[in-house]
Amino acid sequence: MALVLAGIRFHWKTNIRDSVFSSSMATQGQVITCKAAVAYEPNKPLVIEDVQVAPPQAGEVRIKILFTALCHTDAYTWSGKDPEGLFPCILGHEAAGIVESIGEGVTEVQPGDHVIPCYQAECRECKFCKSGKTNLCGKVRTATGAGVMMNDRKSRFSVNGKPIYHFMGTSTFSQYTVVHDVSVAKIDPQAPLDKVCLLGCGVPTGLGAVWNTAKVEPGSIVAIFGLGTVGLAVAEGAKSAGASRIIGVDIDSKKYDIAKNFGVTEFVNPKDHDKPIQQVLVDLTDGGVDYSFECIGNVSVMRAALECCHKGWGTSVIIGVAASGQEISTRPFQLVTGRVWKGTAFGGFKSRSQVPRLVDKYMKKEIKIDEYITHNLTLGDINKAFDLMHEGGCLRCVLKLHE
Ligand SMILES: NC(=O)c1ccc[n+]([C@@H]2O[C@H](COP(=O)([O-])OP(=O)(O)OC[C@H]3O[C@@H](n4cnc5c(N)ncnc54)[C@H](O)[C@@H]3O)[C@@H](O)[C@H]2O)c1
Ligand SMILES: N[C@@H](CCC(=O)N[C@@H](CSCO)C(=O)NCC(=O)O)C(=O)O
Ligand SMILES: [Zn+2]
Ligand SMILES: [Zn+2]
Repeated sequence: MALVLAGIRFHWKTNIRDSVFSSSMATQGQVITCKAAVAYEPNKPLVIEDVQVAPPQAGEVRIKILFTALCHTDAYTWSGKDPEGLFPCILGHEAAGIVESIGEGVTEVQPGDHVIPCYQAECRECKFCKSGKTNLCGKVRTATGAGVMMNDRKSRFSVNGKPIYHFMGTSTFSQYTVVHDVSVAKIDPQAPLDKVCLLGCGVPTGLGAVWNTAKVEPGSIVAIFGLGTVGLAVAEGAKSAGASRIIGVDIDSKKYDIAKNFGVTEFVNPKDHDKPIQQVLVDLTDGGVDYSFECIGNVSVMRAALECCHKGWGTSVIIGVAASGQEISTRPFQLVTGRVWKGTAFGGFKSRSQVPRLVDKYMKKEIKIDEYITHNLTLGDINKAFDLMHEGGCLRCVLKLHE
């Protein structure tokens, strides 16, 4: 039940909402000082700082981030290999939280709403959004790539007066962040935020690569290169699409045990073979796979993933993010003879419209999330969490941001 008073909506049932709501009344319009992990330089440990977070301006939303996971793209930018990487910055883009306050003109969310910040915006008005051909949105992309907010091309974060860049329009390694309203998905307030934070990136990317980008049909043979969170979500998507064989390829043989739980039916370790891995797969599948997915970010593997596809129709989808300066290559004959090379961002999902539906699917137990979470730590442990990412046993580590 809800009561609207002076444009403010009160919900009786949601206690968390009420408590965040009343504390947000005290902070609205004020600078908030809170803890955040600041990346000052590539590869140097993140520093937990008291950061000042300015109030949201027109078209902006300030969010209290409750939980954030780490994605390999955070590590990629931190490593200095991202051509868009700017320092000092606050990384993080796979999170969930509660709206603390909104700027002028924001109509689709209110303080107290449970939300997932989306690095891929959806304005519903730009050429991209209206094309019906892509989930990419052009409205705020130049600002998010430059680490600033669109309104005044400035950052809302600072430490002792010195600006700190935003990252991917989300910067979720902070107890509070400011994002564009076109980058906020409002979700079911009953959904557990410590789980659905994963719907900010890795899991939708893998599922959507299969459902939206490749459009895998029942009976297809699928190869997945790299069995981290993204590759396992591809496996989950391929299983639900009715693939007949799902071949996992990874240089870490320990991945097979976990991958079986996500639908992988066969495992190949390139290290066990003298032949190029594309030839191994072509031999295993009577001429090649129907669909392959590169979930690593390695340009040699991208080539192998294309070349293991069946002549005439095989489609390969690039998901992995490769370092600055890296380029892909193959013989054009591979494409002339019918193979298709594609890529996907956020699995082709339109973020604001479709993330809430993915949350609903999770609530109905139609998609997994819990199974990808191997570790839980706090913001203060963030450097340890990055170390864990480079160990084979970690899929996703979720950080709690508030005590
Ligand atoms: N396009 C997008 O929208 C999008 C979204 C999320 C993540 N990503 C990218 O997807 C990639 C995968 O992310 P993740 O979180 O699953 O990473 P991850 O590091 O957890 O998984 C990578 C897997 O690849 C395996 N691997 C490494 N080198 C290999 C090789 N040469 N051959 C076979 N296997 C190999 C590793 O053992 C590991 O299991 C990253 O590059 C990430 O930046 C892209
Ligand atoms: N700044 C990077 C871009 C890296 C990249 O490709 N990002 C993916 C998301 S990775 C999420 O973990 C993406 O969706 N890109 C589309 C976009 O950024 O608009 C680089 O330049 O290499
Ligand atoms: Zn990511
Ligand atoms: Zn748009």
